[in-house]
Amino acid sequence: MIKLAPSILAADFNRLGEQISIVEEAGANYLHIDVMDGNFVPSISFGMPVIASIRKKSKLIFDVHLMIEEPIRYLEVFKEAGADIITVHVEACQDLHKTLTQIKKLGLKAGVTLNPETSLERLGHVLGIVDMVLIMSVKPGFGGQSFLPETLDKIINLKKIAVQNGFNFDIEVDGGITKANVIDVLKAGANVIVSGTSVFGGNIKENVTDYQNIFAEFKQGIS
Ligand SMILES: O=C(CO)[C@@H](O)[C@H](O)COP(=O)(O)O
Repeated sequence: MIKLAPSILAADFNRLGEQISIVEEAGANYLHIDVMDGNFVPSISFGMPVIASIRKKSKLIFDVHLMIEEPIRYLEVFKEAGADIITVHVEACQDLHKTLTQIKKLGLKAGVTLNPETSLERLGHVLGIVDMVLIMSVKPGFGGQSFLPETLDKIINLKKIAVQNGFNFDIEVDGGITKANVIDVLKAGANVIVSGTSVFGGNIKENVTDYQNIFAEFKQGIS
């Protein structure tokens, strides 16, 4: 199944609860939640209290992308706040295998991600244990950037590795995705689409519906 994960980084924080209800009712599958520490990435977003607060309001799967150094220190508190999936950066973990194992021991889905300039080879030793691989299609830290086209080859290569080895992790892609370029991302092999600006900018309900229609047409084309 192809899933849409609206990124709340692009939401209007003054109306956050209301906008989450709109994406949920319109048929979004996940809620993508970007946590930034001002250290691993230059910006600071929000943390556990915000997640705990929106958890009370939403039944969506909370897909928490930790752009923080040594996330192993915070896994339990993000679980308590309401995370369902926790994704960590290969560049931010001293012991990536241990960090991912710890996420799974907590009963959560474990995701791993890498910056656009980082090679897939860095993930070789963990691809057999993860539930999701997140391919960053912009430099992490800010919403509203343009999609990096060289990312498409990375998705294609990752999909090949998955098929050749019988891995069944999800392939999520995040950054600069629009209704115009999402088909290329799907064709490359992604099945979880993160979008901030192109969901929360303009008519949110219509944007979610448009994405779900594009996904349905794409699936019809390949079935
Ligand atoms: O993690 C990030 C940025 O670091 C992304 O989740 C962005 O928030 C995606 O936003 P758009 O590029 O769709 O505006």
